[in-house]
Amino acid sequence: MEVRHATAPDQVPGMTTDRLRARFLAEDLFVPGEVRLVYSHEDRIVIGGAVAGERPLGLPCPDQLRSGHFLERRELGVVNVGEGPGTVTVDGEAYEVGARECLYVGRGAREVTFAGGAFYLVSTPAHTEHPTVQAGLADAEPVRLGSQEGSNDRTINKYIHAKGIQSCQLVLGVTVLEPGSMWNTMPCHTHERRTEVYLYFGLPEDARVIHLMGEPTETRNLVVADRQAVISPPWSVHCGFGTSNYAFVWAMGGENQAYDDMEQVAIGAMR
Ligand SMILES: O=C[C@H](O)[C@@H](O)CC(=O)C(=O)O
Ligand SMILES: [Zn+2]
Repeated sequence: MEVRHATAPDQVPGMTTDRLRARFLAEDLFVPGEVRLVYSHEDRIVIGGAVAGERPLGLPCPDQLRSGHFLERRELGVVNVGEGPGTVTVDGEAYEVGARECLYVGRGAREVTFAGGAFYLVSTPAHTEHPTVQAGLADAEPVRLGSQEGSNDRTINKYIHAKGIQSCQLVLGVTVLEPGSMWNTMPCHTHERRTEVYLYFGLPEDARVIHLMGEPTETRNLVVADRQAVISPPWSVHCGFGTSNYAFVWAMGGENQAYDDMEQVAIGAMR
């Protein structure tokens, strides 16, 4: 498991593109036959990818966690970012998870395995157990936002949140942009209380998302390909525009689960 330290905003000016990418972008989470994990000290979020080959893959317990099994003190959100269904087995119980669908795995589960699909993983520390719950797009209270004229006609599907699947701190959903819509999260925002990670998927191979990050008056961009993730510390904006439409998994961990308490940033206030 790769470990990344937290970043203070005053470190960003002066960073080269390579350093920015090494800190904030996870480029290679999805490698067939492997479970890849990145541990971020930003709210101790672990992100990962699991793409099984012929044989199922087990969720490992990396040494850095110093625990008996991965979910001993953690909870886990799983989203299938592949095109076909896959199976997640939790302590012997098999869940068939379709494309863009979600599985929440509560603290305490001992054995988690992945077969088929392309599973994106997000885990946060957890103080208690919540039941393992599966959800499809129909369960996700879709919120349609934006407009075609604004090139940001999109649907926000909330899976794990205060009024949805219960968790200790994890909040997670999938936003899907309509064809011809390229902008996510505009106007953008920060939320000082939570770290957020975006995993872009469903982007054609020759397309990219130009992701904006940084303090609102000191923005930088990352050029992001399909199935790459961007870690946004609490002080950073997180928004982007694609050269094609796409979908993304957004996931947060931190102080609270109040989805709507973000600080909106007007575009005129950004630099
Ligand atoms: O804090 C909330 C997150 O940034 C996302 O839910 C925003 C998003 O999906 C969008 O506007 O397209
Ligand atoms: Zn956000």
